[in-house]
Amino acid sequence: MKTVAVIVAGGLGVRAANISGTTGGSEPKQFRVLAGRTVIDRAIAPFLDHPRVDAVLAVVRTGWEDRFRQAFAGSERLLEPMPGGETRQASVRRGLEALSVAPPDRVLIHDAARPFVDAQTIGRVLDALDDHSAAIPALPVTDTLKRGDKFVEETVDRKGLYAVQTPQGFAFTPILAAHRAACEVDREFTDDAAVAEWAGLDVALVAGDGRNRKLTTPEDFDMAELLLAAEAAPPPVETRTGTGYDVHRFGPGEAVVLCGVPVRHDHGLLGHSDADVGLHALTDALLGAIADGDIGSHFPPSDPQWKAADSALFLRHAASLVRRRGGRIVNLDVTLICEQPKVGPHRDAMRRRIAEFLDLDVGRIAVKATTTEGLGFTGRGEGIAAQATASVELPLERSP
Ligand SMILES: Nc1ccn([C@@H]2O[C@H](COP(=O)(O)OP(=O)(O)OP(=O)(O)O)[C@@H](O)[C@H]2O)c(=O)n1
Ligand SMILES: C[C@](O)(CO)[C@H](O)COP(=O)(O)O
Repeated sequence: MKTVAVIVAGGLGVRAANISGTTGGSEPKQFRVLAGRTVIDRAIAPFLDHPRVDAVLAVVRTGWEDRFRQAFAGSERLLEPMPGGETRQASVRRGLEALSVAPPDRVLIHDAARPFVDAQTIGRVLDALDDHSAAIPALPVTDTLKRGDKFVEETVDRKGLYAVQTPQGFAFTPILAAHRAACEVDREFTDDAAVAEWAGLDVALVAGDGRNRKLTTPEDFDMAELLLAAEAAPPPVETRTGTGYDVHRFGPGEAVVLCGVPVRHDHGLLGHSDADVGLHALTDALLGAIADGDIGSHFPPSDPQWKAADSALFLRHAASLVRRRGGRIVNLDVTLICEQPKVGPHRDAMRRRIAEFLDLDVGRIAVKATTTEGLGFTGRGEGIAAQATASVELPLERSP
């Protein structure tokens, strides 16, 4: 089943010009640049990329063929452009006649002035062509409709009315025949579905897409710029802070593990896991920032599988929960509170270790230490305490 997309780009863009009554300014609207890409490039790309479209033929305003060729050099599935006609219908007809030399099974006819068409809309039209010889994307009219001139003559019942978009899909042979017949009797229509209806074809309606608007007026261009700018802007985020605190008692041993670094000492630290008090405080700080319980609820001390566990596993898990929410860690800050062992000589190794565990820049990690001047349980050398803070950025719309 061969499908070719015909992109009609032969218009002047008079209504899009800023000065009313002129032609489309220095260049037709389809060659205007929207956020770095021409309108026609945006309109063609989804067809070139679509797995069910075999080739794309552009019908370009006469005299603009070279400009088109330069812009699209190297696209294998793009056919040699055709010059357009005086009206949209004439341009479509020229495209169809060019294809009739080696006729495809189906044709998708799309306005170059609709740069926001997407693969799903193309897919819906193609799906409908499995059962129908014509199918068009359309959206139910949502505004109230009036007929009139200076004054309202009547309110039109909008029930059953649709605003119609492109791409419009057709079995090739009947739409070519319909266009030829319309040309013979000089009938002019505003879209190809109307040509098909006039020729007696049934035209199926499929869901259109609100973004797939035709750029017709200067206001349409302003709206398109705003839409693209909003999409390009980084998503809004909020910064959350969490705190963590942990204590482990000294017991027999010759070393302690602090922030992932083994440090020689005349005692070890008692605990169900490796008793890394620094990483535990950091884990709780991360869980606190995303309001997701604490280290005990994720890794219950009663569960034998965490016996002697490497605490890096707890920290990595908390970081993975941040990432799963689309968040990122801004910075981590931990203070180790003890008289002994001395932390200073190991501080940078600890920062590097935490950075490795989390794939973070070491500049975002602070490790500090303090004594309690001989006061309290840390002052008496009974254990080590750690307190930590974590800042994370979470996407605003996904924050609970
Ligand atoms: N002689 C024409 C007229 C229109 N089109 C194409 O048909 C699509 C829809 O037409 P429209 O938005 O009316 O474009 P213009 O004719 O360029 O606009 P205007 O009427 O404001 O000049 C556009 O991609 C346009 O380039 C065409 O191929 N050949
Ligand atoms: C083909 C079309 O885009 C479907 O909505 C529309 O009919 C083109 O109309 P225009 O008068 O050429 O703007």
